[in-house]
Amino acid sequence: MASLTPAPAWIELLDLTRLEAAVGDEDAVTDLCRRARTRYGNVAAVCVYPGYVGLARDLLTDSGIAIATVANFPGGDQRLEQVLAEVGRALRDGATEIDVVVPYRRWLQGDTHSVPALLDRVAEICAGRAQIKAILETGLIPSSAECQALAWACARPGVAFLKTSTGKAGRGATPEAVGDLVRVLASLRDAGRPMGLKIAGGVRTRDQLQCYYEIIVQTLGGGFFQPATLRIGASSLLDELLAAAPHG
Ligand SMILES: O=C[C@H](O)COP(=O)(O)O
Repeated sequence: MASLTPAPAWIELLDLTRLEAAVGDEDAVTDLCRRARTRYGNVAAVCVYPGYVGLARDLLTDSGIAIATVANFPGGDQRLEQVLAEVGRALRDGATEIDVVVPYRRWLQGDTHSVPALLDRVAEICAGRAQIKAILETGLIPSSAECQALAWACARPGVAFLKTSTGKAGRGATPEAVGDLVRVLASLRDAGRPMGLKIAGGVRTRDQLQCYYEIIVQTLGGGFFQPATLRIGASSLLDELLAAAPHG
């Protein structure tokens, strides 16, 4: 069995997340940004609601920590123009990563056009400015076949990561969903179209990380464990990682 990479190695893959209140949460976001710089190095990104992007940008200037925000969140059913306006504002405020929920409900109803249409328009305005993570909300996708088909639909030019979940749907990331996305990512890599993976939603323990580690390393190899290709989105994992890290 492959062994878990040390806790500090996970910290650099972490999208440290605070998605509780869309307004009035400045103190908590300030605290999040403080915690983003740890004694073992910085997390990969903080992930906050659009209204806090400017605050996070100011607090993390020159840190190398990416500023991620969410769009079409969490339901994935906003009008396209509304999503584009929201993304445009976030970019102007300093977002460097956009986690956008794809219209998975419409897709499940047979509308295969909306997912690529949204991602292509978001990619247009993010080009050269921000990375895109496409959120599939895998916990609400009924079958493995549909999960993989949706992942293929999300594999658009300009989309850097497939992301499992919003963390708001009751069911977040699962080993089954991660396995589905990893299979698609392996096929994409073999076709010369490499993309990254973000596992998010309910990731709270090192046991979960161990499980995901084994799924990923078998298919995508150890080289996948770097912030350019793998992120863990979590609001309640950093303390466990810090507690498990060697002191000194
Ligand atoms: O994007 C990340 C998720 O919203 C985090 O979910 P969580 O609060 O269950 O860790």
